[in-house]
Amino acid sequence: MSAFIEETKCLLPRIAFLACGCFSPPTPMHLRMFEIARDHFEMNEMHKVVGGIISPTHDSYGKKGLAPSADRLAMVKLALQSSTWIRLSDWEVNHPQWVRTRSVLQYHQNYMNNYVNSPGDKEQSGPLPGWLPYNLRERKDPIQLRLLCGADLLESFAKPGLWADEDIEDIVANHGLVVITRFGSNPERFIFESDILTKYQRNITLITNWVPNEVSSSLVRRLLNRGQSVKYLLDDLVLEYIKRTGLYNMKSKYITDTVQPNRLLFNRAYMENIKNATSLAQSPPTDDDDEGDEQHMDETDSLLKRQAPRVFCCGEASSPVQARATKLMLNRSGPGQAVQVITVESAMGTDKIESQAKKQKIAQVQQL
Ligand SMILES: Nc1ncnc2c1ncn2[C@@H]1O[C@H](COP(=O)(O)OP(=O)(O)OP(=O)(O)O)[C@@H](O)[C@H]1O
Ligand SMILES: NC(=O)c1ccc[n+]([C@@H]2O[C@H](COP(=O)(O)O)[C@@H](O)[C@H]2O)c1
Repeated sequence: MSAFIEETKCLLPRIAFLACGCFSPPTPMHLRMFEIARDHFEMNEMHKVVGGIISPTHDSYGKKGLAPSADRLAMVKLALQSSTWIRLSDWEVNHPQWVRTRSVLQYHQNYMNNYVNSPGDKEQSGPLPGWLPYNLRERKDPIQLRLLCGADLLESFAKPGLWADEDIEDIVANHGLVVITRFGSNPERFIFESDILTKYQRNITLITNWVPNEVSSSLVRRLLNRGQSVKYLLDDLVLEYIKRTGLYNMKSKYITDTVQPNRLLFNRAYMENIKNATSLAQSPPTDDDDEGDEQHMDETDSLLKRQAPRVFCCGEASSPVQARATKLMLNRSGPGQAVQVITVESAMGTDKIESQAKKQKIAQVQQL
């Protein structure tokens, strides 16, 4: 019986999903969309899902909050480390300019068609792209590439001047749409109100997300920018990447404007110094303090683990001017008696750090 089910599955038409978007940064919901869609098609035994592709948009799309594509690619790669079937395509970002979604779908569809129909590896020139799903050649039937999106993207079809009607028609007629519900959207009504979408309704699959999560990239950016925690809203690796690079103007109680995160060595001795400086300004601890400390420890601990040889070493000067301005301070802080280098800029900035810490403290208290 199970052999029969397996055989039937093998006969189901094959589909793959492509999600376009900014992914600035990628959130767990971007990846959940793929899982929800795959379950829908496979559990209803309608299709065999062969792969998922994430295609971040080009830098020149220019949307507010769009991090450089190199960072977005790196973050998506990190987020995808736990997935066995969703892959990243860098074709769109490496294009000379912004590409319309219709062309993105066409490119990936054509590539898969040619690949499946070519007789063997020798026909392929150069290495295969990383986004190409595995084992496509085990069958010869075509793969339908569908656009996977949240209901808000579907509703953006109505924004004047954003999508050309012929593009929308091409996408729904020749590829098909898989739409995941999202709070605040009414995709059924939206389809009803659009003649094109109603015409091709059979090519649109609406899937209710029964476990909605309204996390979005813009929300995450806002929290980061305010110095608030986004832990558990992002993959830990993605969060660590953002902390290291200082993307999205990330603020932290312990990382001030005078010392940019990407210039820091995450050195325990350094952190101790900053902590001492801020503790000068501290009033009796509040619950909020605990949260701040936890955040701080997350950051240093994980980085310290991964940068073990750097734990008890000196800080680095990022420019000759800074090098001249460095001041050595001996700081006994455990095994190896770390030598902490503090730039004059940051040493002189202690008052500033103190007053910033005070201001933050006041702001926190006012928020209570
Ligand atoms: N929470 C969510 N639920 C359902 N779909 C989502 C969710 N978050 C993002 N998506 C979908 O993921 C795709 C890529 O989204 P994109 O990165 O452009 O949007 P976003 O996370 O909503 O970002 P922003 O907040 O910057 O607009 C889109 O199809 C979007 O609808
Ligand atoms: N005409 C088009 O093909 C068109 C228009 C707007 C957005 N998009 C794409 O939709 C995705 C999501 O964009 P937003 O985050 O602006 O909703 C991006 O990948 C973008 O390139 C395509």
